[in-house]
Amino acid sequence: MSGIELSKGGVRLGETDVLHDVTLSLPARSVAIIGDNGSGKSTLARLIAGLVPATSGTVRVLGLDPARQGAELRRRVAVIFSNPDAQIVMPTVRDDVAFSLRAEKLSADDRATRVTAALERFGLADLADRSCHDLSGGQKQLLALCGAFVRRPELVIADEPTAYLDARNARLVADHLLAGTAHRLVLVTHDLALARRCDTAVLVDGGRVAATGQSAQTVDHYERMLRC
Ligand SMILES: Nc1ncnc2c1ncn2[C@@H]1O[C@H](COP(=O)(O)OP(=O)(O)OP(=O)(O)O)[C@@H](O)[C@H]1O
Repeated sequence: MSGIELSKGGVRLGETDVLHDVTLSLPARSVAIIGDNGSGKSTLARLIAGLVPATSGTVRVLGLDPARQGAELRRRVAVIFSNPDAQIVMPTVRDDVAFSLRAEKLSADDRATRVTAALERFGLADLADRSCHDLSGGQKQLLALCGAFVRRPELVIADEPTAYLDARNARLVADHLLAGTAHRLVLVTHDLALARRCDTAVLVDGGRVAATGQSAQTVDHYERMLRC
């Protein structure tokens, strides 16, 4: 399973050069992206997810070129955002998780088995027949994770997935994202304790990579910058 490679990657949105000259080699299983508001973290995550195109340089994710192999990349990657409401599409919890499997060639029985196992894994089995809109914010984010993981993605890209959660739910969501070895993780976060739990961190500053390496050292670097 190859990782994430960017060489002189740049992104221009409208009239703004949002990312400049991003060169990164990220073989680690879990990667935190940290930095100030507006520094370009979400844009970097979206570039890796194939949701925004590179306007310069090259990008390879799981060995794929997002510009030419976007459909294959989207099949192998799941993206989670901070606002789970934006990710709910079906009326009930079970149907919403099943919707994530719509593109998979599965028998009805296999589909139901996958959905039930995922609901159990994310502690949602007792809520399976509830309306999604009756869930709490934490339960909705667990539903978004459940919908992502039921597809068995090779890479999960999560953009501030704990932003609106209380400490208990934030911990639960983080534990799910960091657990296991079956998927890689790219995690945009302002929670520096959470960033330290990743193998590697990338510090973005003004649309450029200011530091990258082991998460502890990179977070220390950022904390020194914050004190200046
Ligand atoms: N569609 C767009 N058109 C023009 N500029 C944009 C667009 N999207 C983002 N930007 C700008 O790009 C810069 C980086 O935005 P981005 O959302 O990547 O930052 P971020 O580090 O994720 O910020 P935050 O921590 O506040 O979420 C910001 O200055 C933002 O205003």
